[in-house]
Amino acid sequence: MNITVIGTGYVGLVSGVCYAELGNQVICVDKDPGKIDTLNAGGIPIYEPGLKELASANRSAGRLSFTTDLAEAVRLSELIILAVGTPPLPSGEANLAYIDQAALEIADAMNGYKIVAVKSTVPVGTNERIGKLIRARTSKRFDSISLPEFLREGSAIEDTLHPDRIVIGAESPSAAATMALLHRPLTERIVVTDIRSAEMIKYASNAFLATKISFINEIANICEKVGADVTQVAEGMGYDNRIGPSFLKAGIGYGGSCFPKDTRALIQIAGNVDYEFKLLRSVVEVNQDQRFNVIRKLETIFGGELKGKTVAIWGLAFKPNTDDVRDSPALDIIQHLVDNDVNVRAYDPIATANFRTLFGKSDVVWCDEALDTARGADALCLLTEWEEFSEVDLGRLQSALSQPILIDGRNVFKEEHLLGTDFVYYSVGRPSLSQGVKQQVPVLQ
Ligand SMILES: NC(=O)c1ccc[n+]([C@@H]2O[C@H](COP(=O)([O-])OP(=O)(O)OC[C@H]3O[C@@H](n4cnc5c(N)ncnc54)[C@H](O)[C@@H]3O)[C@@H](O)[C@H]2O)c1
Ligand SMILES: O=c1ccn([C@@H]2O[C@H](COP(=O)(O)OP(=O)(O)O[C@H]3O[C@H](CO)[C@@H](O)[C@H](O)[C@H]3O)[C@@H](O)[C@H]2O)c(=O)[nH]1
Repeated sequence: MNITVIGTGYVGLVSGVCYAELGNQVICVDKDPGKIDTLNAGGIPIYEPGLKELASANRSAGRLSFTTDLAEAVRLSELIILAVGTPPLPSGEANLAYIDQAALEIADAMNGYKIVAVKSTVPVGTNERIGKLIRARTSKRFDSISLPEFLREGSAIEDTLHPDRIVIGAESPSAAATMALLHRPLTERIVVTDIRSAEMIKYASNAFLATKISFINEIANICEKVGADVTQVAEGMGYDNRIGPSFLKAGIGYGGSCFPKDTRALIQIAGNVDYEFKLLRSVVEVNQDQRFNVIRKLETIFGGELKGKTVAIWGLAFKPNTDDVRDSPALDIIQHLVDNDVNVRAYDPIATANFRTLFGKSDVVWCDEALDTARGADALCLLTEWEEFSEVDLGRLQSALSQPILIDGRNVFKEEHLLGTDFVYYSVGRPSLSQGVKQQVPVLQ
């Protein structure tokens, strides 16, 4: 099939490359000439494991190309997939300006029947609106498809080539059948719904996963007070098939370009039809507060006064295996430290450049290496569970720090790692780990 994908962010690029991998002829379009130049030079503007190799193989095979010429790409394709951004407006609502613009450009380029599929996460009713926009500008026939995307950054290729399900929202049975055929090599589990339900499935899925995270984070906070271990609690809960083990990792809360944006957008979608989504409001509130547990733990250790201390930060990306820092909890944590005159030394294996751009000018010392970051610091806070952090020699880490204080925001370390060290170790929702590790919170007797 000849496919145009509009937008070369995570979704556009990964899905474009994967459709090409399935043997389709794919043109990826972006209005940003810098991105297209990078892609045409064999580079990849984002960090995503395996993407560069897969893109390069499909380009060499002649199945994948990159251009800024949306009109020409649309003319050559039967299926047009929108994968442009839908960032939040100050109200929390999704900004549909990129979607609208792309829809108008598609309309102006139409030269025959097309399927117009929307992979971007868009509020219920958006596909219908796009349809109206296009119809107002062209008499050429087309069918609208809602094609929500469920990939995760860091495992995007695996998620795309082996999805749990494909959701196709359609009015036209023949367009739905074409889309089912396209995705059949990926999975047998293809759910065909009406368009509005497909749009809602995306928001509901993200909101539910975010709810699981805030739920386990609150359980963790209670575990800290009652002396239970949230990792054991999550394991015990997760074996129940009705609950499942995933998304029960307590930590510093969810970040990234999707959960924070999509939970707020769904609250707005509900609000627009006079429904107050109380549960989701709490999920967002719990998540926003959870990141500050790191600060509260530092304050407990230093008797409330952080001014003048030096704090090392490990991890700036919102999760490992990505250089994406959008809505990363590290942004708020570091901002709070800087605002309180704490000297911050920060390191991330690959996300530092993006973080610096988003964070702006500040006195943070950006480091190139994990152990060096800890040198002379009064405490170390681990904010992203990059594998290299779990492999660090804790003896050398202890020597590098001026005080052996470790706040593990992602529960990376286990009891056996810490035995024989002098670390004052605070994690999330776990009581004292061993005699070698100093007590993090009083355990009720
Ligand atoms: N990032 C994820 O992991 C993920 C996963 C599932 C769904 N989504 C959703 O997919 C959508 C895209 O997310 P993303 O993170 O890939 O976006 P992004 O913001 O990283 O990239 C969007 C790209 O679209 C391009 N663009 C915008 N308007 C254009 C136009 N008219 N013509 C050509 N190019 C145009 C921009 O230049 C940009 O490169 C969002 O709605 C998001 O919520 C994202
Ligand atoms: O048990 C968990 C799982 C995740 N997280 C955090 O949740 C955030 C999001 O993680 P993840 O879902 O793995 O990454 P994303 O790439 O943001 O993917 C989510 O958002 C995408 C965009 O909508 C969807 O396509 C995916 O299905 C959905 O998982 C990160 O900050 C994680 O640290 C936790 O704190 N605990």
